[in-house]
Amino acid sequence: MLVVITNLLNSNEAGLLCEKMRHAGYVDGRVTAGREARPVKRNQQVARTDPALADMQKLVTDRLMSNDLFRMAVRPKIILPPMFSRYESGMEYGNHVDNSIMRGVRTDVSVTIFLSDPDQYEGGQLVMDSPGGEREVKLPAGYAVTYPTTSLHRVAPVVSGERLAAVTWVRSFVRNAADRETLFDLDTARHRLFELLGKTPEMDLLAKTQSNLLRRWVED
Ligand SMILES: O=C(O)CCC(=O)C(=O)O
Ligand SMILES: [Fe+2]
Repeated sequence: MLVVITNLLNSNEAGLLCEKMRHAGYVDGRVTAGREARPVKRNQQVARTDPALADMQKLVTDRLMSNDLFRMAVRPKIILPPMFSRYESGMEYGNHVDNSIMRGVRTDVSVTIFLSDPDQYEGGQLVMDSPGGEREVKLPAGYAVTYPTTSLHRVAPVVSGERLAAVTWVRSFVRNAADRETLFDLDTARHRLFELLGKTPEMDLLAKTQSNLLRRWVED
């Protein structure tokens, strides 16, 4: 399941992060890539030593943690410190899977937060591999997309302009993507039904079922 979160950051916040990235120091993205991803990774990342990095990471993590849709879709237990990446013209990140363990944390869900406006660059789509074919994602500044870390994906070459994005990984309370999707669907249906019907005995049964499924699948 791929979930788009509209306006995770407002335009001021996305603009502020872009501004900070314009003045940041960078390292070659290959330093954080796994062995097989390294040869296909051609981007740059804000250096860990950059004095602005901690505040940038905090803003993104705070907005994720307080976003209801993100919490419902991802069930986050740990959000890893976001990385801020820059793709200039000609840069790309070929097909890869993200590392399954990062900093000792199992990664269940990957997140891209788009920081540049789409009209600032050509190309640079996030392309997800799926049995039904490829799916391209390119979103307005401040929007995010979440997808299972189990999937193959790539960033298409940037043809012109500059693509700025934040990326991070999440350890979820629910390891299995299909189980997360079931809980998300139930949650969504319950919220809509509650608006229509209010609290009824049937709604109570649905709430009980959801809560017990979560208890069955959760890893705390
Ligand atoms: O920038 C993106 O949209 C995703 C980048 C990516 O796949 C990664 O950093 O592992
Ligand atoms: Fe990736």
